[in-house]
Amino acid sequence: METVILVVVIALVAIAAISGLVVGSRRKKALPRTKEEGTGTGIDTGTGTGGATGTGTAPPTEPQRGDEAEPATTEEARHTVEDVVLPPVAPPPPAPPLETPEPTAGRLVRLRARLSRSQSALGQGLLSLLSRERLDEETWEEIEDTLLSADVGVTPTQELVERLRERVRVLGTRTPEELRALLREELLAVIGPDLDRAVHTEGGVSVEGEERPAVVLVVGVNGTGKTTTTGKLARVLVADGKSVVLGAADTFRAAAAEQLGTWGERVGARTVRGPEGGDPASVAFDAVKEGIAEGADVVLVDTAGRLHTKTGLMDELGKVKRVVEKQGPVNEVLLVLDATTGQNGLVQARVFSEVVDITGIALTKLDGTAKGGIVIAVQRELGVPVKLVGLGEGADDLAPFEPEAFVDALIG
Ligand SMILES: Nc1nc2c(ncn2[C@@H]2O[C@H](COP(=O)(O)OP(=O)(O)OP(=O)(O)O)[C@@H](O)[C@H]2O)c(=O)[nH]1
Repeated sequence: METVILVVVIALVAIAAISGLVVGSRRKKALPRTKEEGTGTGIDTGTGTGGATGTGTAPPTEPQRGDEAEPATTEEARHTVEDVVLPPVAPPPPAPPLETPEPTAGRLVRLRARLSRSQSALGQGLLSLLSRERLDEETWEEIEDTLLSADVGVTPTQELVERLRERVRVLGTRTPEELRALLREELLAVIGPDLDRAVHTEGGVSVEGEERPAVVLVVGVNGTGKTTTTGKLARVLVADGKSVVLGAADTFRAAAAEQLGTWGERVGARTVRGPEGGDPASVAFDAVKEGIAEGADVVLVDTAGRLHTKTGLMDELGKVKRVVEKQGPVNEVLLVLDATTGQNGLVQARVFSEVVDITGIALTKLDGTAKGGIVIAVQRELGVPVKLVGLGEGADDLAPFEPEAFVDALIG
């Protein structure tokens, strides 16, 4: 009997334990289910806020400690690829309209007012000194100082003063008109009215016998205005009816390629670029190749602006030229110099001329200096002519250098 009672007790305890476990687990499962009922999909209506009662109208309850987290996504909420409607792809922005650069003839005359700082310091200063009643030794010294401080350079200054002294002596009495004419003639003579100032843009035939464009290398120190001048020169050439390809061989400064690309786009010239830090010689080579393929008239290659003290980098400039020459000669090597840097510009000119044969000078920022005499000094230093002058930051502020217009602007 005792055994029977014991078995019954054990059976009752076991039933009680099992039913307790089942109720507990049901309670736990009930929480998420209640929330799910309240939220529905949570997407379709946007009104079901997840009330605990499941009516969809009760305010949301704060989750309590111990609550189980809701599953992140219910089956119903999941979207399929077919469900997702993609917004229409925006069309690319229209290419900016091509610009028509100003004609190049007479640009220097148009821009002569920009030389006003040089004018008062050099031309007007000399005229007023020469107009003095007595031209004594002291006055001649002042004339010499005026020329030197306008960066004309020592030797050209001495020559100029010598010539002026001689002619004033022969002339005897001088009227202001005579003096002006005399000064104009002598300044012109020292600038060299007969030098070949054309930027050479006549193509030829490549080593494979194909028509090839003229190649112009643009070299110079950082910040002189090299990239800007390359872009402006593209406009000069386009204005003169030439087709142009640009080579962004300044691979050291990513922004330089961007900058050049923008200049090119404005006049419809393609820009060949390379990877940042890539080999400048290979970009230059590709640009010439592209120029040949396109049948372009001119390829302008903008090179990296290197500090001339870094021998290795300067050697690289020599390499750019040699690599380009595999496809034919380089027609022009333009050295860009900043007119405001004076003697420093002359030092740069000397170093660059040792690495590549400079054939022309582009003198920038003449609008920002009282030292117009740098035109004379730099020509003497290199024995090559100034071919272009920069007279402002505007797109068409690069002018072919015309000695007569320049001297007229100087002496007013
Ligand atoms: N006032 C004036 N500013 C100029 C002239 N030419 C260029 N500049 C300005 O000079 C600055 C430097 O020009 P960049 O073309 O970037 O110089 P860069 O030599 O290519 O320099 P890197 O690309 O660093 O080698 C720019 O702000 C130009 O607008 C000019 O004739 N007159």
